[in-house]
Amino acid sequence: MITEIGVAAEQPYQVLVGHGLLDRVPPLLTGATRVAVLHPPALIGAAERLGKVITDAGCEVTRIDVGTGESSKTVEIAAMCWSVLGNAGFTRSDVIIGLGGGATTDLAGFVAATWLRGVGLITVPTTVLGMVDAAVGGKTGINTAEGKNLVGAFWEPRGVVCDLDLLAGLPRAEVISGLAEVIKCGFIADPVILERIEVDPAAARELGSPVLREVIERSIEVKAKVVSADLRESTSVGDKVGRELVNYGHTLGHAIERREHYRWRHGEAISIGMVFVAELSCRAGYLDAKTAARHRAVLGAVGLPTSYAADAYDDLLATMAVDKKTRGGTLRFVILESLAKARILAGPDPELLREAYRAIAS
Ligand SMILES: NC(=O)c1ccc[n+]([C@@H]2O[C@H](COP(=O)([O-])OP(=O)(O)OC[C@H]3O[C@@H](n4cnc5c(N)ncnc54)[C@H](O)[C@@H]3O)[C@@H](O)[C@H]2O)c1
Ligand SMILES: O=C(O)C(=O)C[C@@H](O)[C@H](O)[C@H](O)COP(=O)(O)O
Ligand SMILES: [Zn+2]
Repeated sequence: MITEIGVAAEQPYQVLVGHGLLDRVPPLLTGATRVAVLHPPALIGAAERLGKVITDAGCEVTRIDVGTGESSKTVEIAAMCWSVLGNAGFTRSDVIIGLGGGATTDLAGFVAATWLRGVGLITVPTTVLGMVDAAVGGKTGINTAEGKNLVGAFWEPRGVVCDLDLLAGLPRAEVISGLAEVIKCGFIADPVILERIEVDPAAARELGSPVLREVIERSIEVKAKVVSADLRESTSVGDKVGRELVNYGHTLGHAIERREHYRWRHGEAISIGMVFVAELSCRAGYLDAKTAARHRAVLGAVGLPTSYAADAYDDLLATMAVDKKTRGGTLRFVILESLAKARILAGPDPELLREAYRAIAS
């Protein structure tokens, strides 16, 4: 069974979810002569299989090994890709495919957005996190020394192909990391996700389980709806929240990733960021204590971290100042008023922030 979820932003496209979907890639290559497949070394086998499907469809394939994880989201790796594309004669009708986790699809999207000022992009996510979040929605980017995703562009894919067979071999810790973004979707928009995970957290971590497939699809629905309404993250006004909704937990989360030199998994950092912002929502008088506690419980139940070093606060606060939601000197957080009801909290009292941090400090 193939599930199709539509994204209706500037260039409508489909997210496909199912098994054995690599042959759904060639129909998305209309007009292309050359195709570059960017992938991490761990996915060489899948990249070769995809390459053959594309060659059989009549295109010339260039595989580019972009390295592993966050180390690929750098200007040096992007420049290496530009150089390969230039030498291979990539033109405006050619296509770039990101095959891998979120780090790979973020980089591939950025290379597609910048090469010749924009060429076709297809994302083929191979992690839970990539399927539910990174590969969908056209946010592309790389990191700089100053922080996470500080350089990038909005560049929509022609299609997103989530072949569940590609998850085979994904380490357990990566599945758990992806569940952080899944649980995020539960709190911000679809509480059924939380219920499914709370009933059987072990099943949610199990590759191939119906529960995991259901929460993956529900999360994609959430992301698709949010980005369809606000592709360019430009509709938040006052306390009203647009695409920034899916940034829930990321203000502190990204600061933790930077402090850990990007050696932590994204979902692990975002898990702590969500517990922090739930505590902030509560202390600011918006969220009830029970829903804040539910964050710690459900994230902990799947094996995600929920606390962080007590002495790190000042350092994290300095990094949060360059978060993309910050305006001038005013920090802005996506907070919850209740389940599936979010708002922006701008310029919270510094003491409130510190108190919320104390509640997660270990
Ligand atoms: N653009 C967005 O909207 C968006 C959304 C969420 C996250 N992100 C970004 O995504 C990144 C995190 O993505 P991620 O968690 O997928 O991490 P990742 O891309 O670093 O992949 C995690 C690890 O798993 C390996 N891997 C990937 N697929 C595999 C498979 N099928 N089998 C075995 N190993 C495999 C990778 O090589 C890597 O070592 C972060 O950079 C984050 O900022 C972007
Ligand atoms: O798609 C979005 O918008 C998100 O914020 C999704 C996040 O899960 C994702 O980690 C994103 O890369 C963060 O974006 P940033 O703008 O805070 O760098
Ligand atoms: Zn994220």
